[in-house]
Amino acid sequence: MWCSRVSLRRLQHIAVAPLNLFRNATAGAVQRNMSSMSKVYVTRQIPPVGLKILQESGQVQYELWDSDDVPVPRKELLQKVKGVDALLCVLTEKIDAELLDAAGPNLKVVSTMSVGFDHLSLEELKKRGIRVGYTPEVLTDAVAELTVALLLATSRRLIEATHEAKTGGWGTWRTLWLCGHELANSTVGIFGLGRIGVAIAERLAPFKVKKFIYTDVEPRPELASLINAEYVSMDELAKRSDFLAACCALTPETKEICNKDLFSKMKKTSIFINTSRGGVVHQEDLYDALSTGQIAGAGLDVTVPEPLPTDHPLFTLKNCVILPHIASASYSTRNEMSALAANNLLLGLRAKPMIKELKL
Ligand SMILES: O=C(O)[C@H](O)CO
Repeated sequence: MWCSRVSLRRLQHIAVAPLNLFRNATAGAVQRNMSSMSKVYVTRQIPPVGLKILQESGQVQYELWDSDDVPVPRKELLQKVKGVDALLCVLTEKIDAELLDAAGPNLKVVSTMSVGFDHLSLEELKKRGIRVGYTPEVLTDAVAELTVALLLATSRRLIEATHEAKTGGWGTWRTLWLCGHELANSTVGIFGLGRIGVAIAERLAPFKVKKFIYTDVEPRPELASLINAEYVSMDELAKRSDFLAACCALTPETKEICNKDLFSKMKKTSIFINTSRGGVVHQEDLYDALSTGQIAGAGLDVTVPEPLPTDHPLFTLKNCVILPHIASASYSTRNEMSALAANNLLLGLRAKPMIKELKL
């Protein structure tokens, strides 16, 4: 476990060790060794396994934003990145022209502990010849599992049901009370078919789903054949899906693509699920679709902004289940993401191919 108070305290100790050694070193040899090391800034407490990899590499000295509760303030980040050779970040940091300018010409590698990369200005990184590592695949199982959990919680109204049970709403057994929609005999639509979409479909298939359909910029026959999914247009996806899961990356093309136009074509009994990025949804349109009964329910693990303010209208809807961006939050997955981000960074600094590198 890496998130207990005890282990966090230990983590803080481990995390600052290299810099303290650097600052306190009196022996010339140590000074020389440390000064030949690459400088790395880590923008968040990450699971210790990643920090250990950095530490034991003997290749880098790193400084860490020593908190898990708040992201590093932008001003501090712009200061801290000055002169670094590499940056290990998470999805809360915007890596844009301003930040890259602040970092300066030493910056060779940005390694993000995420599969999503919409927080990175890829054009700016490419222009400067900076290599980018990310963490796909290691989180596929965790994200797919959470998506299924969210889908079921939404379609079978689990959150409403526990609330009713706890607060006295549970009267006699009633014939239509808290009825939801079931997966058996349903059509599941996947918007953006990649590894995660396939993994979701594989987990849903045993629930006796009748048909998987998907849309994407183009057909993906190899992936589709794994789940026997049919390629359809966006329109058809909206019209035919009983459950529609957004699994696409957030790009300029997908920004707010799940909007009034899409929701208005969906069935009144359909359930919309988003575990990709909040930005792919037009939230006001979603609110309207949910509050007017245009669609039956929505399960969101991602929103704009994050955190979603507690007085946001979506929180007032019983048919909207909102989670705080936890799709990849299993201990094993977050540890693997941390290790992969650290290894990508070290390989990048050695000018070797990273384990998972974005092609810019
Ligand atoms: O992009 C990612 O990695 C997820 O959204 C968080 O793990």
